[in-house]
Amino acid sequence: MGSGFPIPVSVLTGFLGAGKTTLLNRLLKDPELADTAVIINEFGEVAIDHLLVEQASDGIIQLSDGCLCCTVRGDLVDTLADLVDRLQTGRIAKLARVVVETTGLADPAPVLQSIMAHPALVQAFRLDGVITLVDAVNGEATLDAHVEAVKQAAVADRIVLTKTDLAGAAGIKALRARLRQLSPGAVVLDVNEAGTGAAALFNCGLYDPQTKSADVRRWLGEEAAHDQDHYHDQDHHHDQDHRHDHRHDHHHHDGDHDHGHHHHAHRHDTRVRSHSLVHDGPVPFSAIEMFLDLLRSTHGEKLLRMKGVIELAEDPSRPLVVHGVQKILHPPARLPAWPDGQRGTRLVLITLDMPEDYIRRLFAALTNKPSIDTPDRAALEANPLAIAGL
Ligand SMILES: Nc1nc2c(ncn2[C@@H]2O[C@H](COP(=O)(O)OP(=O)(O)OP(=O)(O)O)[C@@H](O)[C@H]2O)c(=O)[nH]1
Repeated sequence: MGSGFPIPVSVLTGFLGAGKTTLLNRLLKDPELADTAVIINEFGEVAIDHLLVEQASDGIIQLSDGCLCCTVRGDLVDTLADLVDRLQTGRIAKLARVVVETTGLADPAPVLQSIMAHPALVQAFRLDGVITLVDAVNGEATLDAHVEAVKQAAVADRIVLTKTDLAGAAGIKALRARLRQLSPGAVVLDVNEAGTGAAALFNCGLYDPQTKSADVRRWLGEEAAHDQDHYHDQDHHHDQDHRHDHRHDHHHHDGDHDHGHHHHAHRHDTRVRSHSLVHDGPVPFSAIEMFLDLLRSTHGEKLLRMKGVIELAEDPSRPLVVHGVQKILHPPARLPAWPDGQRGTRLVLITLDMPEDYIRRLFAALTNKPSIDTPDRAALEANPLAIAGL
């Protein structure tokens, strides 16, 4: 695969009517988005979104109607494979970036997975980031009613508030606070303020040559994740619930749906948590591999997003960057040096209904800090089922 690969792919998502097409139209006029292919999917009988996107060129690829995350999932893969073919045979001169606009109802994780799990595509493309639009007027109600909207926000690298011109300041403030909790690592922007151009929305990846100096803490959302679960080796024997705000009082409920009456108690986002795992000192690759394998195989569908920087025992001066969506792990990348000078293993997991105790015990065991009643790494390697919760 020649130079120019892997090509960054950004996923633009947001609930129905959130303003995806409007933003895309504006972005396509930005010179930074030259040589960008936009893949738009449609839900409904008549494909109209491509008519609304004003730039009529080869860059716009229309998928047949249907939901990208399910019925047309194969088509996304075909479309991306076709782009590579066109590039390699010279039918496209240059392809700097791909933007996939999902339908408003899509759960973005399968879309991301279809790119990241494909053996050939993963060589040609890399996930740059997820941009999620949230309507400032309807956002709260949408998050209450639709778990897809919660997932869209939880996996975001950038959240763009739209229709802030129509919403009150107090409502916007409350929505921002909620989004920050759902997605501690995401940068929240306002579409009606300056600074929502292509430069702010793209190049979210840590291993893009231009952004290698990016702040790792910000990329991991680590500071914000401190507000939630933060497991620093074993220093966390105090009561977990102390560190959570009032919403988490309800998070053990088992209802999948908002039943309307006890509105607050059944918010979908009470089920979404972010966990920050920190270990000082190098970790052997086999331990990290086992941690990620066990997490993904046992609770993959509950693991919405995972990002991390790892200090490997085998090569501590070059951080290993890991990046995953549900069961899919992007091929790990190595950075030439520690971007912020601070070594150590830092992982951030965003989960939906995942048992927190399991994560904490597994991480402690594999970083060789087993707690009482928890096996150590050797025992776990001999018997991965040794930790309850599998
Ligand atoms: N006032 C206001 N209207 C907006 C803003 N952003 C989008 N809209 C309007 O909201 C409506 C829906 O916008 P679209 O861009 O079509 O939304 P979408 O997310 O692509 O919609 P779907 O494709 O149905 O999911 C349009 O009438 C837009 O003009 C905004 O920031 N302010």
